[in-house]
Amino acid sequence: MKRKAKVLIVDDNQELLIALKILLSKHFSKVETSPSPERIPSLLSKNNYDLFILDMNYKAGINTGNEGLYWLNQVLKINPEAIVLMLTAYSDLGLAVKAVKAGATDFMDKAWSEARILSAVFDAFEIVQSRKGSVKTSSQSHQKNIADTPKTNSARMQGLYDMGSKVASTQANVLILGENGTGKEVMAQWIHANSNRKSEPFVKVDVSALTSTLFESELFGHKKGSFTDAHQDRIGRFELANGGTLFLDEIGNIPLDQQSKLLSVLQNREVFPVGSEKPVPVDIRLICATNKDIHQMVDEGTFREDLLYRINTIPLELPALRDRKEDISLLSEYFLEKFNESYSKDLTIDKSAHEAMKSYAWPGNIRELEHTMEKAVILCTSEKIQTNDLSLSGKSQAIANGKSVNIEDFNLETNEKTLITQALDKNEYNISRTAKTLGISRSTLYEKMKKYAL
Ligand SMILES: Nc1ncnc2c1ncn2[C@@H]1O[C@H](COP(=O)(O)OP(=O)(O)OP(=O)(O)O)[C@@H](O)[C@H]1O
Repeated sequence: MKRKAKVLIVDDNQELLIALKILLSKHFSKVETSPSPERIPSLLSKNNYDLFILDMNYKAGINTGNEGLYWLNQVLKINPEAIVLMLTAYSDLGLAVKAVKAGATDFMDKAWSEARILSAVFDAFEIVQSRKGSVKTSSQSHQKNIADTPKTNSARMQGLYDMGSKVASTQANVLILGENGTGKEVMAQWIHANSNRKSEPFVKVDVSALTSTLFESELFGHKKGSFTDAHQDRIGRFELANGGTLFLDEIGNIPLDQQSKLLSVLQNREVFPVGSEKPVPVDIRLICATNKDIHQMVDEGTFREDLLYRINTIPLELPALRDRKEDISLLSEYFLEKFNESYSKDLTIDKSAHEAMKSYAWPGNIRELEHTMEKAVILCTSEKIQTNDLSLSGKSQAIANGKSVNIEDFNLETNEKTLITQALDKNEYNISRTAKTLGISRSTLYEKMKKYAL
């Protein structure tokens, strides 16, 4: 189902404009484009847009980004609450940060893959929804009823759902642990949907994606004029989640100085927007998630014990998919139904394909299973999905502990490209997380992505 939102894309590159329109029209009810920013004021006077995507540079040969910042400012002048995503090029990272400080919600690199662009736009759409008071995230939208307990054949999962439903009605902070793609966010949404805060916003923040300069402004908000580019007041995510649930994803990835800032807010239940001395009280239910061994991090001194103590009232540890094999067929049938509907097909899964899925290690967990099923539904030419359609053999066959991969080709460059592609996939094209997974810096990752045209 398409998300109900009106999107305006402004870019002088016609090809990009068309490509973005085609991509976003599949997911949003109304997508309009304009090749010239000069039309922005008149378009805004006639339409209520939910989301804006603005280019940083308009005149050929001029790449200062000033036009982009100028037009961002114009949009925010007309609608200070506008959700604006800026389109940048590889070299424009500094400029992108400037735009976010000036009030843009986020930025997207023109070289990004479709999946990554969509992920950024969906995140921005969540903010639109939360401001409207009803957050429906991308993952919620394809669940029939998020408040229903998901079906499971796994006793371990059933135990977690039982625990989750007891916790939902309380104010207790919850920490969800588990590998990437095990369903931590889905669990957080489910707890919210079963709580008495369900009609208030559910706001998700990927804290690992915030640079140290953006951390406070993004979470606590800022006052106009508090730093050079703060042209407007900005509401932080804590305030946005007021009355509802704040979901802090990747909590294990934030540096110690940010951990201290977070701890102080959680202790005092109030935030100070950057540039303001007036505290803003916040009433939130906090759910945090991480794929890290957070207890080991405490032992190693990289995660504050007092912060863990505060966020960890109820810990829920989600098993890897390979440790809940009972659910592999159930979930694959669920995804089959979903993608049969999306692609107007009526496929079934062959018994041997079910068996192959049960013996595969699923290093990317439920997310990998979901992508595998989508690909199979698209590519399958017969009535039944066979093992071959799943292309499991071509993937790195992680063994049971999920740590070792089979390598047949020892060419360094080929493998580097494959590893980066897989890491990007696993981290849903989140640059900070992918760089951390690979053990390299963000800039090195950008260089390598450029080199391999990823
Ligand atoms: N019980 C479930 N039923 C159907 N789909 C699910 C279920 N759990 C997870 N998924 C799907 O699997 C994908 C990954 O789930 P989710 O984003 O919640 O995982 P995660 O652990 O938060 O991942 P990450 O650590 O990478 O952020 C999503 O597309 C989600 O919709």
